[in-house]
Amino acid sequence: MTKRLEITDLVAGHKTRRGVVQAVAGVNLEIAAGETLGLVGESGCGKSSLARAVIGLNTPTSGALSINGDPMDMRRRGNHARDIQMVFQDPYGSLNPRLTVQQLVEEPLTVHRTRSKAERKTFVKALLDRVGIPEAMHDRLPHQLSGGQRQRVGIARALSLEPKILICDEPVSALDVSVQAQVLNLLVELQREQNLSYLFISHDLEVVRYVSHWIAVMYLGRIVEIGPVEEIWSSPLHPYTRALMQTTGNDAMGEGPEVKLNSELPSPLSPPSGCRFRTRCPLAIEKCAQEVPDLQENGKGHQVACHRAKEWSATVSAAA
Ligand SMILES: Nc1ncnc2c1ncn2[C@@H]1O[C@H](COP(=O)(O)OP(=O)(O)OP(=O)(O)O)[C@@H](O)[C@H]1O
Repeated sequence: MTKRLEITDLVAGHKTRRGVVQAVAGVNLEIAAGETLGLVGESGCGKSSLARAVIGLNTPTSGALSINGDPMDMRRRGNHARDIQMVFQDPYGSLNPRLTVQQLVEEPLTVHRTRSKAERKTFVKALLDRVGIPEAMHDRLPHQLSGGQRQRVGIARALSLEPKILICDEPVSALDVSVQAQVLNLLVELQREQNLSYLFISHDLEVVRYVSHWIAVMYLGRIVEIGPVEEIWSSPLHPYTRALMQTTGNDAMGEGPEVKLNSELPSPLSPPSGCRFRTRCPLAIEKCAQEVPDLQENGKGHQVACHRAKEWSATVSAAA
């Protein structure tokens, strides 16, 4: 079946004085229509760099993107520029402080010359109403709104061009815990109503589990494990995924190696040879330094890139 979004061999970096940081080192991902792929990993593992390359804020070094099977021009973006939009972590920093709520949501429509002026006003009103911003607030400036309201405006702005895909980069982590669930529920409802696909980035595994159909685990620019959400939750196979889950107190995962993250993430300027996780992995063997492990299918769409995963995968799956 054709996927809504396909990311193929994506490489993206940042030029620094010390060299090029290869933050995304050959990533393949796909997302179906109406589904969410949750992307997790420690700070600095490349999640935002991947998001920015997909949305076009950074030009990737190489790789391909396609939407509904139609390849996208990575530089000019062409017909698909409107199809992918982004919801940012900090709605205050990402909203122009001098524009009113109405203007903020209308601006992308004006730039893209979409609809007549009267139609734009009606459309924006309905959209703001849908995301829970009452009409009395449409003339307010961002600083006159609460964090949750600002994020609702950010979501309305992202949806104003009727995209097919939303990239949500830590969309609730700047919000109070009490408001987080409301914004997450809004995103889930909007997805159902509009058959949207989400790439949902968060360091919070519980949040990712709540909204996602699939989870991908990223480590130092590479995807090390991917699968259906409950499959990953109950049978995480990569030692890095197990380490992340141990920190959240996931007691659903099956028996398997205990891995603790005691050391720092290595610099992406000089990543370890072979498996990039090997310098922090208590299970590493010689092969891990010599050969890059490919993602291997483990059944039910669950894939893992670890030379040793097969040794304990039966135990983990049986116990789960
Ligand atoms: N603009 C930049 N210039 C130079 N290096 C950068 C830039 N942005 C990110 N990096 C580096 O790229 C690597 C990946 O960072 P990135 O922000 O993509 O990770 P992340 O997983 O999203 O982390 P976080 O959750 O902290 O944002 C890190 O080593 C980071 O220092």
